[in-house]
Amino acid sequence: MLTLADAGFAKAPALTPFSDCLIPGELLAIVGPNGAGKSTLLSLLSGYRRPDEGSVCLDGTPLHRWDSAALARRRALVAQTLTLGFDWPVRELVALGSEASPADVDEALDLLDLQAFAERGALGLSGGEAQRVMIARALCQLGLGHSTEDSPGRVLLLDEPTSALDIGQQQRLMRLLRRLAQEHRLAIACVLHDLNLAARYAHRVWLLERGRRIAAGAPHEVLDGRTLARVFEAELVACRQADGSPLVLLAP
Ligand SMILES: Nc1ncnc2c1ncn2[C@@H]1O[C@H](COP(=O)(O)OP(=O)(O)OP(=O)(O)O)[C@@H](O)[C@H]1O
Repeated sequence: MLTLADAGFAKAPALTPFSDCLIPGELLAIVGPNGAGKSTLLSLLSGYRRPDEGSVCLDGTPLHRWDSAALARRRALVAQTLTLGFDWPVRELVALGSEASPADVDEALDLLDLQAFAERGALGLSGGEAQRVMIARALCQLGLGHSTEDSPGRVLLLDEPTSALDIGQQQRLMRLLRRLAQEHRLAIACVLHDLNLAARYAHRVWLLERGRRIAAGAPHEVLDGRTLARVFEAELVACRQADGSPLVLLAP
């Protein structure tokens, strides 16, 4: 379990300390306006930045005390900026830096609908294809193919993973993340700009504003039309879908 205890940053980019945890089996959406601190929060949750207040612990051990190879098997980050680097074949790029077998790579390629691109050079991919490659790589890093009921919980952090995806791919990815969370006891935290994706697929939502987490809870509790209109400085039409989940639309 990944736990924040009064964790935050006093120095820029600042994040007001708070306490909570990422729960195995849960898909958490992190939402908020541009500059609210969502990527900053992911840098805290991933251990790429060490909090200057409080602590962030995985199974009770602060992230900075973990051996980096051991930590890489337990948590993976898909960053907002795609770092494909050289023109690696997709298959090699997906396996890069992990102990994945060819079967593991095939499974990750299947999950992300990438088999047709397996032998292609990564630099020729479209934006959406490249985004899916980076997600497949993170799944290989976590070795999901080898997880058993006794495997320790793993953490997957994604920064705007749907930003380059068409709506069909968005739906497949969000359904996949929910399924992987439940089947592998994976704790997933996902920064999303699309509030309706958060409403539809997340178990829980954190709302950030100006470096502070201002709300946390189930989508119908957090994605309240009035709050969102104020925080995003947008005119919205907020309603409910048949299943009770919020639907947020822009006013004309
Ligand atoms: N190294 C830095 N020094 C000072 N301020 C920074 C630094 N890095 C980021 N910031 C600022 O901190 C704030 C939070 O940045 P962050 O990238 O976390 O926002 P975000 O919520 O992910 O935004 P977006 O939705 O635009 O991706 C922004 O105002 C950003 O300009």
